[in-house]
Amino acid sequence: MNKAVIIALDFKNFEETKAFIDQFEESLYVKVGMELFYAEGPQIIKYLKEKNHKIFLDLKLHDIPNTVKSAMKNLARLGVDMVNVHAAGTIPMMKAAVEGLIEGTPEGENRPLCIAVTQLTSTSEEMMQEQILINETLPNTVLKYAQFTKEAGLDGIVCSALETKEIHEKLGLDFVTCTPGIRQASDSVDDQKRVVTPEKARELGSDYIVVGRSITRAQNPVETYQLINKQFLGL
Ligand SMILES: O=C(O)c1cc(=O)[nH]c(=O)n1[C@@H]1O[C@H](COP(=O)(O)O)[C@@H](O)[C@H]1O
Repeated sequence: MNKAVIIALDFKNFEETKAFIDQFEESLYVKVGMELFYAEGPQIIKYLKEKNHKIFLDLKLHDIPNTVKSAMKNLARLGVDMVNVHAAGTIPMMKAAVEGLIEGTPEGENRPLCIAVTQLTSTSEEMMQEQILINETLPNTVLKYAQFTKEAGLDGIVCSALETKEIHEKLGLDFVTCTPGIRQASDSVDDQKRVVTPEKARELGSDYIVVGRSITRAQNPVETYQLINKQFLGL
């Protein structure tokens, strides 16, 4: 498993994204989410691929199995490295997502990794119990959703780094944990509830950390990225 820091490109449009990306000389692992993809569509993926960056296309699909399968078939043609769904869509929907990816991936290419969001890092245990009406602890809910995800044939989950250790213990080190909600101790947590530092995420065994605002809003994004990279990879 290649561990990596994934930079969330939560920008309004192509111009803002290009201005950010142009500051970096190295090849990055970046995440394109709803904001940027809905503004620019597949051309933003094409641009980032041409620049040799790896891409996590984070559209968090959650619909009936037939719709998710067809959507994934189209996303597979974009040649990204990773995509995601919501595990709450249930096992049949997650199986359909993988089927769509397999069908849509051009011959000779690897299908993108497919991971499932368990509980958003902006959700606390209290919110989950009172507003999503799940009468369980948050770690148990993440573990159960992760088991369903594995059963459906996906490659891993999105969770908080706080849950990573147990997930790897119970589901194996090959089962990918991609963990947003990353902040330096001095950063504002914003809308995130389950927050972990890059060093702690490394200790807990996250495979990927997703970092947005801590890098994109930094005075010097390149230096901040390099620092977080060192902290996470233990260099
Ligand atoms: O799937 C995701 O990437 C995701 C899942 C989750 O549970 N929490 C979460 O924050 N994210 C994404 O990770 C990024 C975190 O951004 P920052 O809070 O700015 O670091 C955002 O682009 C979110 O959409």
